Amino acid sequence: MQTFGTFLVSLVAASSALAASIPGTRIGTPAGTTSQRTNSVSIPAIRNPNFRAHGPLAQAKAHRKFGKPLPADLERVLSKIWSSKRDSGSVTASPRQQDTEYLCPVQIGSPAQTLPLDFDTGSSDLWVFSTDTPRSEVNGQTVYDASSSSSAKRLSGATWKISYGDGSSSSGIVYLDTVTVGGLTVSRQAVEAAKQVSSSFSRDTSSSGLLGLAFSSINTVSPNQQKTFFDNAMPHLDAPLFTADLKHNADGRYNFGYIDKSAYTGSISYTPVDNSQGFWGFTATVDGTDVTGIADTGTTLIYLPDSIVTSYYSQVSGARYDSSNAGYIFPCGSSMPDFSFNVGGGGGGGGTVTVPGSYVNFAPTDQTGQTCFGGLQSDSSIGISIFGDIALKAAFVVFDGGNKQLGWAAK
Ligand SMILES: O=C(c1ccc(-c2ccco2)nc1O)N(Cc1ccccn1)C1CC1
Repeated sequence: MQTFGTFLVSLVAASSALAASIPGTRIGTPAGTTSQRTNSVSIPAIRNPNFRAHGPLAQAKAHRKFGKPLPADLERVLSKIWSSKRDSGSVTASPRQQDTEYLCPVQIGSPAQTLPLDFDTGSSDLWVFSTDTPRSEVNGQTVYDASSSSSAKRLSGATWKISYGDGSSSSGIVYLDTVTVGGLTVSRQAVEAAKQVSSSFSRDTSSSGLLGLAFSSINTVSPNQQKTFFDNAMPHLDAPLFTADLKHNADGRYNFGYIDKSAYTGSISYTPVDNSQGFWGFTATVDGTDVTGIADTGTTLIYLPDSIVTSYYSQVSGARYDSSNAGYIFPCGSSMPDFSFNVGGGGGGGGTVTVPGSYVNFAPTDQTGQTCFGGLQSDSSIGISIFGDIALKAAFVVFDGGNKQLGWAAK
């Protein structure tokens, strides 16, 4: 963190260094220059084209020059200049195929190439379909072409490979390039170009890749692990956080660096994050039972322990576990109970997130529309509880990387 004193010193040093770099400007007596009068020289005084006039800074410089303390109001003005960072970003998250995934436009390279990416708080690789992806695996997706970006630099020798819990996978090579999300720019961001994608990615024609927002500790680039977009941006943000405001069948929004007070109701309940597995891990309480899981925008459904799931569906007549669908199904006409969980329970009672029953009626199992598949399923085959989009779209969620906490609010 630069103190004001060092700032002034660096300002003076810079201006003299700068003067030295402007052609025709010299510091000190130029060697070998003589004139008619003995021992006199003429020095050009070049205006510094990069100097930005700034009243308070000029005031401070004068006070410093004569060793005078800065008046309180001047101190306040200057500390504000130096304490407030200036970056933030805001991007629309558009739902695809009945909220199965949410895609956000991301600018990569110079000139900018805009790709729709799936923002995934459950993984930490920014990977894209690219001109390196076999034509047979590209099915209408917009691809990244590093060769037409003047700011792209191949990260020599680097490779990546990731496999997701749903059985999908991708792998490839790495470039560093400029990436902008909602007006927030990171230069030299690792952009992982796919040389192979599995069939479920090839079939998903609307998504050009993923932008990982979990912790950089699980980024798969080798031999030198790379940072996520958020990790690279965090030091420049007004606040070290991003928020997810996903919606049912409507555009939502990711904001970086600030909390939009108009986006939620009531107060935000915070709970500590356990990032030991690289995820946004937290503990919620469901019907008095503590559940430790992760907040994962990249997973569509909610996956919780059997006991909670069976208890929920016991309220719905005709609901049952169906092995051919590998999940709980029920008559589509059922009116589903709301599903609530408490966050930040502690002494203050924390806050309750209520997932409307209509969100749990996720989708028909077939064209007949007779039976429907539940948005709440068992985590027994996964090994980790996941609060996916069905839960996240019922709340305004603060992913606070600076304080390693998750904030949940109603909306
Ligand atoms: O898909 C993943 C997932 C994401 C990232 C990684 C990974 C490996 C190496 C770096 O990241 N591995 C995953 O498996 N889900 C969600 C999920 C959904 C369904 C079943 C299992 N899991 C991780 C967040 C929990």
